[in-house]
Amino acid sequence: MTLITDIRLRRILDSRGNPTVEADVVTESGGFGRAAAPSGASTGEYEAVERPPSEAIAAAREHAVPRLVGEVYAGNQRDVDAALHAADGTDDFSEIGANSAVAISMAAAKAGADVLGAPLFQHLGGTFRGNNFPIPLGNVVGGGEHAADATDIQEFLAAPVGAPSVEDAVFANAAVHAAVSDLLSERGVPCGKGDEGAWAPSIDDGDAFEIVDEAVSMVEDEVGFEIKFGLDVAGAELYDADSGTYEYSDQSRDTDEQIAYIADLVEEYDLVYVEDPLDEDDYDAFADLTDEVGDQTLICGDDLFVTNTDRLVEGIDRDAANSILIKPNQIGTLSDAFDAIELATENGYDSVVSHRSGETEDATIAHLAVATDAPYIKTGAVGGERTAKLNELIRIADDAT
Ligand SMILES: C=C(OP(=O)(O)O)C(=O)O
Ligand SMILES: [Mg+2]
Repeated sequence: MTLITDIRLRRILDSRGNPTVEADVVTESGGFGRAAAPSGASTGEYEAVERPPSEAIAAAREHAVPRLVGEVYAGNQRDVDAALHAADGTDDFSEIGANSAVAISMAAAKAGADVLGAPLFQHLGGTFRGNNFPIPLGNVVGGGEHAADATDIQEFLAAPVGAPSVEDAVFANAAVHAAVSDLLSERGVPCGKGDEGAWAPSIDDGDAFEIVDEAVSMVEDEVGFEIKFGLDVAGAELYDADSGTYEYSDQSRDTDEQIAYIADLVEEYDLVYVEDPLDEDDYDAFADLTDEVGDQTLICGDDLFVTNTDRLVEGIDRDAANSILIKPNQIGTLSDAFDAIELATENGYDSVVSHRSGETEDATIAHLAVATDAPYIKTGAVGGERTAKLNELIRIADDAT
């Protein structure tokens, strides 16, 4: 019944106005799934390869579609994803493109769920998944590769850790985003938004810490539950391999200074989450920082792990972190993303399911986070391509998908 009978691929727009790949998967009994690939700007060096969409589509039509249509059942996600790997034939999806692969993988999952008449999270997670919902990490101030002339640290993320429900958490993050805007206006700082909808003011990181800290406290008082905040430092983007230093607008820090700086920030602002505080090749420095503050906060590997189990195994062996960012397009299929989450969970690592800076209305990651009982999801605070996921989380919690 879930035999795949048709796959259509097309170029659509992403949130940056760039083309990306959308896939439709149709099954024998009329099941239908549609999904689109997101796209990063501060991409990790070891991510699966995103090809220009026209090339990725042509290659997938030639190599992947014939191996799937009439051959594979959409309900058998492992078979779908194995066929994508076989069609590609490389280690990094450089033949059909991770963008084609992930769009087809996610669309097939949706078609499989459609045939069953089940919501996607239930198809992926099964009926015996836990009852938890992920806490959304909401990007409220940002810079780095996501906005010109803004903060050095890429993302300041509100974390409503005490929210009694997904809905309360989502609205709290939007309220922090609004409070940041008020505080910036009070200071006479004009500003637009970065790629993920976070405010992108031309202020230094010290001012951003003050403003986010105050905004979080204001909203905490209003809503009556605990809200903390965290960071995506995107350390690899700051790191200069030639000099071995992290280059901030106002100063350079060597690796030991960077570790001390981040550890101080964790203390001073009681940060609950720190993503990519160090360069993507520096497992040792990650391990030193995790040793220092890993009992107080999540040290999360994004560019470090790129959702790749080989890199995660190395991180686990070296105690490099205590959590992993999960971006399905970094690795190319849902099965690979599931493997990374499973390995993380087995080893006491938390998984944080994440959007990309270039996004579409696709809400698959909301279902993935719920299906796998991920404790956190990072998917922005405002903006249509971000609220697509946040609102889907609210619907999932309301049993309305
Ligand atoms: C979401 C992120 O940005 P991008 O998609 O640009 O890698 C990130 O670095 O976590
Ligand atoms: Mg990141």
